Amino acid sequence: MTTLLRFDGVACSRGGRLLFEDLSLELAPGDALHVAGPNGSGKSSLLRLAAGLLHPSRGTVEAAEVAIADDNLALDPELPLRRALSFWGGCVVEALSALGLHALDQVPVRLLSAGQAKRASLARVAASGSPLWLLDEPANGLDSPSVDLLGGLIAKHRSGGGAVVAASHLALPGEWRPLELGR
Ligand SMILES: Nc1ncnc2c1ncn2[C@@H]1O[C@H](COP(=O)(O)OP(=O)(O)OP(=O)(O)O)[C@@H](O)[C@H]1O
Repeated sequence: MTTLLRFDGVACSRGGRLLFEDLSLELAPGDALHVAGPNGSGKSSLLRLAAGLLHPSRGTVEAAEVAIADDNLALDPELPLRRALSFWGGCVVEALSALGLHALDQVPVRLLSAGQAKRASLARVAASGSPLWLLDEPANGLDSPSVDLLGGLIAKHRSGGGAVVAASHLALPGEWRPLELGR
């Protein structure tokens, strides 16, 4: 069995403050980890460690190819949505459809509503083909049908051998292994 993410004895410090330490975890294909905890406990930092955007102050992180959806939309605001997503490549049309965005594919990214922009960032991740998805507050701003779309998308990714780490204060659709930071 391939491991898609492994933290071994990881400590994370930011701005001189220790957020967490001795964190070990492993995600295999099909796994999903829901990271919860108070504001500032290090949920987004954990995602950045997994993405290789941040280095642990102790321990080791090993990860498969990742795609991350966080505060940074990473789509050109001036381009129509489909073209903006195409910059990153992958199965753009399928991802637009999976997130109910096909009717908006010619709308400039800057005109999307908050919930539509959240779905666009999820479409970028879905199109990527990366086995490990890192999702920061993926359900924030989504209406109930969009949460259902998110649940279906994640279930399909997991059944296809992918894994997901999501940081969220909200309940997430489907079955997740919980990890509580800040305790
Ligand atoms: N670039 C940075 N430099 C220094 N400290 C930072 C930086 N980014 C974040 N921090 C600090 O790291 C701590 C953890 O931040 P992080 O965003 O990981 O928390 P979080 O659990 O995701 O919070 P929230 O629930 O508010 O989203 C916070 O105290 C924050 O101020």
